[in-house]
Amino acid sequence: MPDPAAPLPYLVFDFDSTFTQVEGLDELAEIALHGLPNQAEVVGQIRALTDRGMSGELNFQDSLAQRLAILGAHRRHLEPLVERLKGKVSESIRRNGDFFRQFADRIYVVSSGFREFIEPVVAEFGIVPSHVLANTFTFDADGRITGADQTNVLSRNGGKILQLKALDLPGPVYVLGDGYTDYQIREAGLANRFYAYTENVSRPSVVAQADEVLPTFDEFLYQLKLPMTLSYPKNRIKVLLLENPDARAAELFRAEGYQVEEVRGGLDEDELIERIEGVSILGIRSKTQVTERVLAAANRLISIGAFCIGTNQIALDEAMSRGIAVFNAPFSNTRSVVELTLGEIIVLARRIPEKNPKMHQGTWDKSASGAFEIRGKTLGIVGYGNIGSQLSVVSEALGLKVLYYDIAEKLQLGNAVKCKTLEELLKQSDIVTLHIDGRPDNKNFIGSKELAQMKPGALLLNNARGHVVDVPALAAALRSGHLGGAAVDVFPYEPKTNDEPFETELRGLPNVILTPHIGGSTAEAQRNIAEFVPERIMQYINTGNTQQSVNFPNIQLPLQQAHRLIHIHANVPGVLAKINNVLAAHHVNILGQYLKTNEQIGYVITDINKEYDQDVIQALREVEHTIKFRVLY
Ligand SMILES: NC(=O)c1ccc[n+]([C@@H]2O[C@H](COP(=O)([O-])OP(=O)(O)OC[C@H]3O[C@@H](n4cnc5c(N)ncnc54)[C@H](O)[C@@H]3O)[C@@H](O)[C@H]2O)c1
Ligand SMILES: O=C(O)[C@H](O)COP(=O)(O)O
Repeated sequence: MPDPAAPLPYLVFDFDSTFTQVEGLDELAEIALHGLPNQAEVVGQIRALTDRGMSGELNFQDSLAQRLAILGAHRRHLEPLVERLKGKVSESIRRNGDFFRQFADRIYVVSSGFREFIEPVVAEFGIVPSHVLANTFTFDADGRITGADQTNVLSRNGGKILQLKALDLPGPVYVLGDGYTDYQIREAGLANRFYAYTENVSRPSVVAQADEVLPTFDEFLYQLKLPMTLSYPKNRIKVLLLENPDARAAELFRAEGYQVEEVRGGLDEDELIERIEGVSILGIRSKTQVTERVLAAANRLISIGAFCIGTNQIALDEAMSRGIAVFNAPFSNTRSVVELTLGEIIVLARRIPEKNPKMHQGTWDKSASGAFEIRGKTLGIVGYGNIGSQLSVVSEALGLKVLYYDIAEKLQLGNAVKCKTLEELLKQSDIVTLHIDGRPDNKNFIGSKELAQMKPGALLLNNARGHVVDVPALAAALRSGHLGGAAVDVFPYEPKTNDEPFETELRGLPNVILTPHIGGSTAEAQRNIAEFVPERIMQYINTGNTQQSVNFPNIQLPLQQAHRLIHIHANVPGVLAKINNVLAAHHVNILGQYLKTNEQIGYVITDINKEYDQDVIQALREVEHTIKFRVLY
């Protein structure tokens, strides 16, 4: 990284809740009152007084005096306080410790907190005592803290203003802090800019006055093009989560420092086009259609997370050619679908869908007519992928004979018997269950011809995708009595939210189970998915790892002490050579490189030495056929 061309403005940092995540006096009270019955009460009072002082609600001098009066602390509590505060330096400040050490002569800590605990904490960041301007405690003869030295300007109202006047810095001054007193420095004309620092606390009255809001210190460095530890501030990454994935997903993205917006239901194409601008990560489930139009409007999209198995709702090729990596959760809800399917098979075999509502209406209809055991019956599984094959194993344990049909060659599990054609399977099975994927070719995969090939009285289950069954044809087969029953979880059109009514020709038919696409809707599955998908996406963003992406060449390169170039390009001959020519022309040393292509794109990860001329980055962006390029460190 080059040094900034112009000298850095003087940076005036607040300490409590800015440099550190916490307020020093709150922590001191916790330590001093440890084990005493009134600890929680007094700490609570101190916190409330701090907050009122910081937001400008109570004047500073009163807030400080009232806090010190109830503090009950002693000199011996200061050492453990310092140790505690060293562990609570704001994450992004700790991360950019090198910046502080490099520019320590331009940095001042001006705080209404106390020198006794500030000095040793900031010393680790190269900030010398003369650049720490803070209050000092007064003690009695036994070492008890009695108050603040009243001769120090910082103990008074407007203390920071007086202090800045006295400092009389010979150049532009930028103030970074979370409190109203920090803003007042700029209000008094003693600073050129005020940055509200919200990494630890965000006070609306302070944010409202700010020239800029800093969710992290990375953002400040990024805006000023200063050397930073991360290649891009994480707070700039916007996540849009639709269709209510488990709360853990938002929690993980927020913990990473991303901005997360959530919409409970799905959005239609036009609504999504309106919301997608500026979004870096889009999270959806099975309903949201991510079409070519949506992708064309997605100006910052890096990755899409399907918080489910199916990805047929996403224009995968278009996403790929725009350099957008798609991830899903290929087996997080597999078991849930298997369990639902098994339950439905037994329930249909006993004609429970007819008997249950009758009982609720007060009708006792005890009969064995049309009810059968599933033991010894033949189950035909169509689609022997993750769900189909797991269902095969569990079904055999219940005594079912299993046939399966798949267009791909699949490992035959247990005693399952492979059918060469769908017709072969349909003709022999007492129960047919569909577990094929939702590719467009599978539209109306089961229509009147296939239904007619099924045994009279057989059962059909569709827990795969709505469009794979011709629903009017299924309704006709049930009405005519040719089929003995059906269970359907997925529909060609599904309501966008729980408030929208649901329509299907299957409503009201005998021995039919209708469920609102809940095959994967279990607590376990949703939690698994909400951990799996964010993990994949964050790995991709942080390291370029595309393992398990459904539309990108899969690459994983071990991390090393290097800067990492991530280059996505159209798969035409010669792009790798051009990239390497640029690197050679700029004398950049390559530490590792891996390229993988598919029919449309090439994905190359190159690790290079950390020292290089910035022009090389622009030159790489300009390599012909580049789709997306980013640098990671
Ligand atoms: N109801 C739900 O809530 C729910 C939950 C999870 C998954 N699903 C759906 O279940 C289906 C299966 O999921 P999976 O994880 O087992 O997928 P998978 O990709 O592991 O398996 C699908 C299998 O179907 C086969 N296949 C595709 N088209 C075929 C065809 N025309 N004829 C024969 N075989 C064909 C594939 O070769 C593959 O082996 C998917 O459609 C998925 O979207 C639904
Ligand atoms: O593809 C899937 O995993 C299922 O269809 C479940 O989808 P959902 O998350 O929208 O319920």
